[in-house]
Amino acid sequence: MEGIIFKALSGFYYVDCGGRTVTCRARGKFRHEKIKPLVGDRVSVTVQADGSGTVDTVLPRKNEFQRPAVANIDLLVVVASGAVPVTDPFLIDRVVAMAERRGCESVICFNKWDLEQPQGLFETYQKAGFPTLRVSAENGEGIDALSTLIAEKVCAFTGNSGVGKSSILNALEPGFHLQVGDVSDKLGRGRHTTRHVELYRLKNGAVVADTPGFSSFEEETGVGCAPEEVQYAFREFAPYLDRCRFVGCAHVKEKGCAVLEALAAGEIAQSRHDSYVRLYEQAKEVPEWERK
Ligand SMILES: Nc1nc2c(ncn2[C@@H]2O[C@H](COP(=O)(O)OP(=O)(O)OP(=O)(O)O)[C@@H](O)[C@H]2O)c(=O)[nH]1
Ligand SMILES: [Zn+2]
Repeated sequence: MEGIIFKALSGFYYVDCGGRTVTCRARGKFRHEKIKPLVGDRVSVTVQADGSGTVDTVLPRKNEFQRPAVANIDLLVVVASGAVPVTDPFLIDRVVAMAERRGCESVICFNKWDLEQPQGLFETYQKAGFPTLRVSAENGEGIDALSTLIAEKVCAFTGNSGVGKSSILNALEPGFHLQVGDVSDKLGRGRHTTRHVELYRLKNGAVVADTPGFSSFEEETGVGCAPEEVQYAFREFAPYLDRCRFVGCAHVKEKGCAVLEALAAGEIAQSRHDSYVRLYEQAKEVPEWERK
């Protein structure tokens, strides 16, 4: 049977096989081969007569995140807000860059649209080529559109604390937060103090990760790649990258740089380029052996 690991706890893997949960141990060979099955992994399992199972193989991963440890995310739902707590665009750009490097699509949701309308930033992400939504968990604006975007996908929600992630999940599926709260209470730990990740299936077929690590993404630094790779994490730079005068152009202050020309022409947003420069400088500080 094939399924997805929804939860991993104390050596047990809870595998969702089309709606039925099988509690599994992993085969010893994983330890020998230094493979650690992750939440989100697609696996094949054997079910014994007593209903317990073993994870036999981990199918190839589409992508993999470290903090939190989760695999095969189809869509990163980046929640931002123009109202308190106002989201720093750099945080959006950093987490989106991490997703881009891993082949994971991002959708940007400007929540609390009922309170503040950061129209300029909205247009920045729309123009850069991301699905971008105006959302209010309060009055329901954009919730149906988000529901359609995430249906049948494995999604992770991220955004600074208080931006409204739980509220949006609740608006998507009333009762969701209660469910999450229950689980954390059983563990005796606060929802955001634990590193454990769990997947939940919503009624529209979306599978969402309640990801404490992503919600505190301000702790992280850089995107974990070589400086010259950061440019590829900014999708709207792509048309200009081979038009710079010099090979190996850093697009920071070089003469004849096509990216800087696009910036001056308003084709690339200032805040996006600022984030690029900051991530590029950060990447230079990371020693090669620490890159992922
Ligand atoms: N007016 C308004 N308030 C909102 C909206 N979304 C969330 N809020 C309020 O913002 C506060 C924080 O919302 P949460 O859903 O707890 O935010 P969160 O991102 O899950 O926060 P953490 O759990 O700390 O990561 C709550 O008081 C919500 O009622 C919205 O669209 N409009
Ligand atoms: Zn350049």
